[in-house]
Amino acid sequence: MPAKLSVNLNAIAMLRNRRDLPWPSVEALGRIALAAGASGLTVHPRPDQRHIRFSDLPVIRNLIDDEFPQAEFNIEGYPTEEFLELCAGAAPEQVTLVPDDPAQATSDHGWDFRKHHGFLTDVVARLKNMGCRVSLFADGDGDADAVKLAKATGADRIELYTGPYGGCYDAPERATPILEALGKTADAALAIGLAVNAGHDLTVANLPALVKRIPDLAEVSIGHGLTADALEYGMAGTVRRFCRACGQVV
Ligand SMILES: CC(=O)[C@@H](O)[C@H](O)COP(=O)(O)O
Ligand SMILES: NCC(=O)COP(=O)(O)O
Repeated sequence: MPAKLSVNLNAIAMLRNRRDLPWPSVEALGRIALAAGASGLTVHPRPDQRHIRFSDLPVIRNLIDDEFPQAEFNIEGYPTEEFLELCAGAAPEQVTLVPDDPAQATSDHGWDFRKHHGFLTDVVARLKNMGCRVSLFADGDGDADAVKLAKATGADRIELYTGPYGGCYDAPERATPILEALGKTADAALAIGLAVNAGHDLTVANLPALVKRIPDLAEVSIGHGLTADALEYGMAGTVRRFCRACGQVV
């Protein structure tokens, strides 16, 4: 089965937060994404709410429940008590635990499964008691022992951190060994019954090789590159709408 696409709304929320105005609306863009065929919506709320606001969560939950009941809500983040309360309130189908620091600009590494094994085991159990599938953000470095430790936490999936792969956009030859390490990590996970997601800096250009190397990839979550594409490919039509609003005949 092809990988499912979960659209990450963080970039839309960040653009909205530039002004005290309600657009671009994460609800409206989420609706467009799901109506166009996305399987779910992802958000990564951070403690300072610089992207997704905590108040966005019930709005997205209701959008899915009311209009797209087949879709999934995926909430990502570092599991503070505040984050776990947000998950309890929004009842996401999937929670992806990410080891990021509040000061980090964006996620840039997976969990150290040796160091944080006890902590993760406890948090995974709490989330599974809430009825959520749990995925753990993981480096795609081919470390099969780390993957076994991830499985031992009770998690259902790992999400491969694909930032280094996405960073090869201008030097495709550098992507080959990185892709192979991601593939080896996925093989190790799938062999022990851990499903595999992937995300970070995925694009239309780099996705085909990834899904070819990992044909059983369950889901990709994509925000930054997808939002950039939406702007680039939607810009011409939008400029025409504004020209018409100016009274021009276009
Ligand atoms: C875990 C991950 O890679 C994404 O959630 C990423 O952190 C998106 O968040 P930002 O777009 O806010 O950086
Ligand atoms: N889970 C990863 C994710 O949502 C990726 O976000 P982005 O790097 O595509 O913005």
